[in-house]
Amino acid sequence: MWRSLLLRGSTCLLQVAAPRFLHQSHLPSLSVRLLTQRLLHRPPCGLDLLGKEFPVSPITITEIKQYLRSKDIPFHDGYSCFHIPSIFVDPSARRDSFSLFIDKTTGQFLCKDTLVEGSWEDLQDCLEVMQKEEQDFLSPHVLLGYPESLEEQEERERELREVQRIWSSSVPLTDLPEDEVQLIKTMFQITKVSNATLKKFGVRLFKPTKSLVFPWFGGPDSSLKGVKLLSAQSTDTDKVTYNEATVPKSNSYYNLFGLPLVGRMDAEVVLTGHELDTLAVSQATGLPSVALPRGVSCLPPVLLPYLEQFNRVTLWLGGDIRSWEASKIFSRKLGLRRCSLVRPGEYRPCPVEALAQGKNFSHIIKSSIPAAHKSIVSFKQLREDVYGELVNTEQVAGVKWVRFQELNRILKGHRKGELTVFTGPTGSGKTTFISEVALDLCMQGVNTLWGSFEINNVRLAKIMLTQFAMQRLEENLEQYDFWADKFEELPLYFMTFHGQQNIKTVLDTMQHAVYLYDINHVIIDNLQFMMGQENLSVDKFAVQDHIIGAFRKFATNSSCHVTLVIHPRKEEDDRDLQTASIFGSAKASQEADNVLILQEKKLVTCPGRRSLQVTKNRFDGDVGIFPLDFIKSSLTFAAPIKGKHKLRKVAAKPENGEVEGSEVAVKKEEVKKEKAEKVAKTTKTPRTIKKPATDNESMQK
Ligand SMILES: Nc1ncnc2c1ncn2[C@@H]1O[C@H](COP(=O)(O)OP(=O)(O)OP(=O)(O)O)[C@@H](O)[C@H]1O
Repeated sequence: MWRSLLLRGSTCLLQVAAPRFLHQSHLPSLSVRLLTQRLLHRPPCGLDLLGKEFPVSPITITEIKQYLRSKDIPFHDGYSCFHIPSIFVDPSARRDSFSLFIDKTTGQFLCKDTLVEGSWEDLQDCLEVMQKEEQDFLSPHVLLGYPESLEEQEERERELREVQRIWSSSVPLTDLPEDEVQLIKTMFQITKVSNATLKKFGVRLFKPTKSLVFPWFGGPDSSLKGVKLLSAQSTDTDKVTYNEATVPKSNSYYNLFGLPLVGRMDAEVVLTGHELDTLAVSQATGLPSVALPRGVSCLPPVLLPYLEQFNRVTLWLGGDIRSWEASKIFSRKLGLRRCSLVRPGEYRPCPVEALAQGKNFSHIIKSSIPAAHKSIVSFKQLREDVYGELVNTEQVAGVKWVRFQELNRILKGHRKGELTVFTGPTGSGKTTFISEVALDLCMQGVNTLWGSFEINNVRLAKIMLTQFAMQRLEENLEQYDFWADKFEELPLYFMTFHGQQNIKTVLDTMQHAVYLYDINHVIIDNLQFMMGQENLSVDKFAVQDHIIGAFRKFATNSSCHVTLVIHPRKEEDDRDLQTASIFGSAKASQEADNVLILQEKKLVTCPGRRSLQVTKNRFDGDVGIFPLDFIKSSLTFAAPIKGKHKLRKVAAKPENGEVEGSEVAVKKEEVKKEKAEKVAKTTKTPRTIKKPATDNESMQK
């Protein structure tokens, strides 16, 4: 089998925006593609094709080591990467003898001297060519870059001009009159951050929007690659909320803010989730500190080589549970043994707040907890975790849905590391419903990966875009670009599988996506597409149990929520589905943390009406059921509009014991209300009467 042309593993993933396999810190991007090799031996090939025909086989540490040894290449075994001498620099001119980094998980490489990068296969190609032609090094110019489309080129140039424009029209804070500086500091609640610190990090003010400007300097020439603009708004509670914007856009913004100030010999760093936190840490401790470009939402692996030099990394990502969870996840990527984590708490807020409150930074950093945990712990080690959960119950309950208040009421939120099993009768709207449920979370920053094996990604994305825009875009094509641009910003990825798949391939791809994109939620639609390739001489339900078990393990080990769509085992038209309708055995139902069933009652009066039933909720035990109306134009679900449908239901025959006494009372009340409304209309006093929600309003939910 010929090797993949693209980054291995990425072959099965597709992002909403065109995926970039290249490091963004150097524009224009270089990709290593050996022209000769590619043209002579390999047909051009698309992402989908690779994804389908060549299952992912992730590279292992042993394979990388064996290969390097077989080529007599010396290497250092680093934390997240192997370090080898750069093959793109003349050995006599090498500044650093081991400046090429190979990611241990993906095999992706980066030469810090030339900023050339590419996949593990690219590197192997380069080494083969060097050996064959008996060369000491290769010139980066023998490599071929991905050709940019005219549009991409224009976009890149436009962004560069924008970066320059913002930077040159902003002023160093220290050039402003002191009273103005104080005003700005008060606005951003950074009065304790000194002018010297702001100057050291090159922070400026963009006057037109009163935004702080954080520069991104990178590359061998330390040139300006981008900017982040931060604006502040104070709220009623005297708290300040920040809004940020980056150029280039956030999914191409790979700045470790503070990196240019790190010395080559520095062995310790404090990693923060925000530029202001890095200012605070640097000022209070004098330690090197860098901030992640997108806060706690992700740690892109392309940044790992820049953190390899540190023997000790203290992760102080913020003051809430989300930061704490992120620090545990990121420390796995960074190598547990060098990481220690600042646990958020009353005495340990985020660094900028700690500075404002005059906290003792060296004490906080010294008391950070080693990330490498032991298999056996005592309550002494757990007590702070337990306390943290007790005082932050809302955060512990997870991310709340904006569109599904009833789900919040029953499930309390969407939590990492859980397994949700979702079922419903064939064609009842499972995909449509779960798509909106996942979209809601994704819109709140939950990094989401879709594995849709039944319907293709274009159709799925169309459903999601319609739900996102809450309207039929076919009838408003002029709005397509507006919504598509916004949609593209979502942290949303799709696996390119279609049809029957091997469970191992799917799990490998999921693992890879968690590493690359810090995925928090994977949706698998549906499990039946993994059953086909398993040994069917074994009992079918045993296979199903095995697959559910594998996803369970993945969810726990990767701290990633998995939603698994399963077709019911048996369907009887006249009866609601139950947990037992899904599973092969009781063991499997134990694996799920949540079990959701989309119940379909065929009501003549409300044909699209469904009910969502939660039959299991491991987090706090609450179960329940609530009705949902389907809004066809936007493919969304909403709580039924009170009055309208319920009134109709009174007229309709009651379903098997469905009408409870209390509902009848509500209905009577509603009939009264409607009568009152009619009276009000005739007497022209509409303001005193509450108008019933219109369809449009209900769509806004
Ligand atoms: N509540 C509803 N009322 C009427 N039509 C619906 C409803 N929900 C979804 N639909 C429509 O029904 C069709 C099938 O929906 P969907 O694919 O989501 O069902 P499914 O349960 O996932 O199907 P399958 O069992 O084949 O996996 C779609 O055209 C969708 O727009």
